[in-house]
Amino acid sequence: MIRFEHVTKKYRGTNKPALSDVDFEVQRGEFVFLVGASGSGKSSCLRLILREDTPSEGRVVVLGRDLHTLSTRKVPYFRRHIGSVFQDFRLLPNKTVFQNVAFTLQVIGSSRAYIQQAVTEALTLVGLDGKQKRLPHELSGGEQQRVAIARAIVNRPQILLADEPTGNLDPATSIDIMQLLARINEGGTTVVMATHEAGFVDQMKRRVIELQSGVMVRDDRHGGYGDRSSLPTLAPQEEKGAAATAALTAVLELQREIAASTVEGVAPAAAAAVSEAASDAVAASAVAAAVAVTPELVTSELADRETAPAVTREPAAPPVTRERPAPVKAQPADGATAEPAPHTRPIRIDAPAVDLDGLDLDGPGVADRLGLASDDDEVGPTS
Ligand SMILES: Nc1ncnc2c1ncn2[C@@H]1O[C@H](COP(=O)(O)OP(=O)(O)OP(=O)(O)O)[C@@H](O)[C@H]1O
Repeated sequence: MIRFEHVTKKYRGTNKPALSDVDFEVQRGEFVFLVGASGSGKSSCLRLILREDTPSEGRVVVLGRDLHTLSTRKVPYFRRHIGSVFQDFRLLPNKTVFQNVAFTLQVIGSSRAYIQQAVTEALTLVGLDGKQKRLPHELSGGEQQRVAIARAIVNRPQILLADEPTGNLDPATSIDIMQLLARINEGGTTVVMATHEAGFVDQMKRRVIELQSGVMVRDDRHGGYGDRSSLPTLAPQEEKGAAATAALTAVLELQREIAASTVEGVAPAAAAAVSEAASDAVAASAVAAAVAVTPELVTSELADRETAPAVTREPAAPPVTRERPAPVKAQPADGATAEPAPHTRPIRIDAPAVDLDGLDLDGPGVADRLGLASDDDEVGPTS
């Protein structure tokens, strides 16, 4: 799904490469931590995956596509399959929670009915029911990050990149966010997360790729953070996010598209949204990570015969390897009766991949605190 082949990245005007001969492969459905000291090259890796940059040497292959040969014109289509979350949230300050999440779908020309349902479901997934009309400044940091995550996943990307997503949050809120990312991963999304949060890395026992001065020094399938001597300790905290965590049991699958609403080019609403956002520097950075314009990601161009899913022209198609129940018909939103009803499929979470039980912590086990201990829930659509 993601392959770095002897990647070296040297930024212009620098002597020392930010990445040196980095070589690894991430399979579909993995949760991978990228760890390392500040300046070790974590963000550079994520930027290469997102094709914000290209390697100086070597190849980066994502979803079966050699990103070096991906034309600039096709980059936005490619990025539709990758959601991004950042430390600083990058929300549009003058747009409501709903509008922030809807923005991506507007830009790709989704129908109103689809946007209404997909955004509602994404916000339910991240535990923000009832806060759709809030502006970002009316939310806590953790809530803002949840909005950013909802925005990143609303188009159901195959890969979620998270660059220090808990960097601005207190430990308890960070746990909520980690729990959310773990659940998204359990739904089949490949997650690559750059972090300094040694506590999470140690507890979650996921794959760890460690960089030191641009060199990959470790690739541990069930690793911990490694040398933590220079890091602040993550002490067990009083749980603050139980309510939000409980809300997350309503795990819903986000629709990808409805075929009838598929348009070529930017929809009028999207054009207006882009225009408005263009005047806003924050909008520019928010948009950059999110979207493409038309659904023309062609199968032959993206199909990695070994690791990638078949990617169809129809953005409505879910990743083929995810096990899903049959679609359930949903009613269009008010005022959108002319548009076909979007299809909603429940996510099946039947294999908790995070084994956090048995940790030597006071109080409830971390798996319980994260809501990951039980073999829970297959939840249907909200509407
Ligand atoms: N655009 C750029 N131009 C020049 N040098 C850069 C650029 N971006 C990053 N670097 C350098 O590349 C190296 C790796 O940076 P990178 O941001 O990837 O590290 P990082 O591990 O993500 O750090 P942090 O944890 O602080 O975010 C650093 O030495 C940095 O100064």
